[in-house]
Amino acid sequence: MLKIKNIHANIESKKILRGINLEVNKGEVHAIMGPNGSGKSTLASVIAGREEYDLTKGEMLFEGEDISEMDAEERAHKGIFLSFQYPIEIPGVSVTNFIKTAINETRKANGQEEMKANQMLKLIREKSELLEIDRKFLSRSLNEGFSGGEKKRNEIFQMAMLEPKLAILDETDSGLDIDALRIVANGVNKLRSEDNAVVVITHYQRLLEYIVPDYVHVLYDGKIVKSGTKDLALELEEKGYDWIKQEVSSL
Ligand SMILES: Nc1ncnc2c1ncn2[C@@H]1O[C@H](COP(=O)(O)OP(=O)(O)OP(=O)(O)O)[C@@H](O)[C@H]1O
Repeated sequence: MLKIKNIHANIESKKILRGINLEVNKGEVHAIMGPNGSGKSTLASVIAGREEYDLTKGEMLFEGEDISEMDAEERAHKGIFLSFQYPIEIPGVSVTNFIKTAINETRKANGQEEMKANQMLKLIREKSELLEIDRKFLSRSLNEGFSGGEKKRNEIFQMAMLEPKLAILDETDSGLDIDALRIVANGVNKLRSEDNAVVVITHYQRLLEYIVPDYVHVLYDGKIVKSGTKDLALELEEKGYDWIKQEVSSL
């Protein structure tokens, strides 16, 4: 589904990504971990096509198509979803209206008709129940005065509604209390299928107890320096990152 070959990326001419290779297939869950500032969010943003980042080298294919020149909206329409670490507020636009527009824009871009109102309502009801989201919450202005946990839950709601092919969840665990973490993780698990893939960026093994990854990658200084199974996340939780930094510096 996603094939990244040797990508290098800068922000304001500062080199952040220094040769990333990553292949994500349908049905897989990949976790990306790594110390603060190692480039995890940058990688997510570069895949999603946020324009602040300059891709200076490398190749990025999504379902066999080169996406490196596409803008973020086009990539979203192709089925790439990025949850934001710091979601934006849109006063006056409700959670429901925002998602309705997003769904219909995506359908339009893919040559489909707008979703019928009753079908949309059914979908909203189904997904909000799945994620245990209160009706009142759906009529609130997007992100305005949302608590950290509410913002995260809203993002997962957006993901559930849009049913992307590739979902990139950035620090989905930050700000969630234990119950919300479980609900969000269950929601992600229920949405997992043979046809989609998930990339989760997280600092803690805790989230990976709920969303069990097929692969765990460690990003350090703009490169993936180690990959493994979920056991690697356990090892990191126990030992921290120093041993990895030492391994890298002795190469
Ligand atoms: N807009 C920006 N302007 C300048 N530097 C930036 C910008 N965005 C990111 N950086 C820098 O790029 C580096 C990588 O940041 P990034 O957010 O990708 O790391 P991260 O691994 O996600 O970190 P964390 O775990 O702290 O969220 C950091 O040194 C950061 O300061």
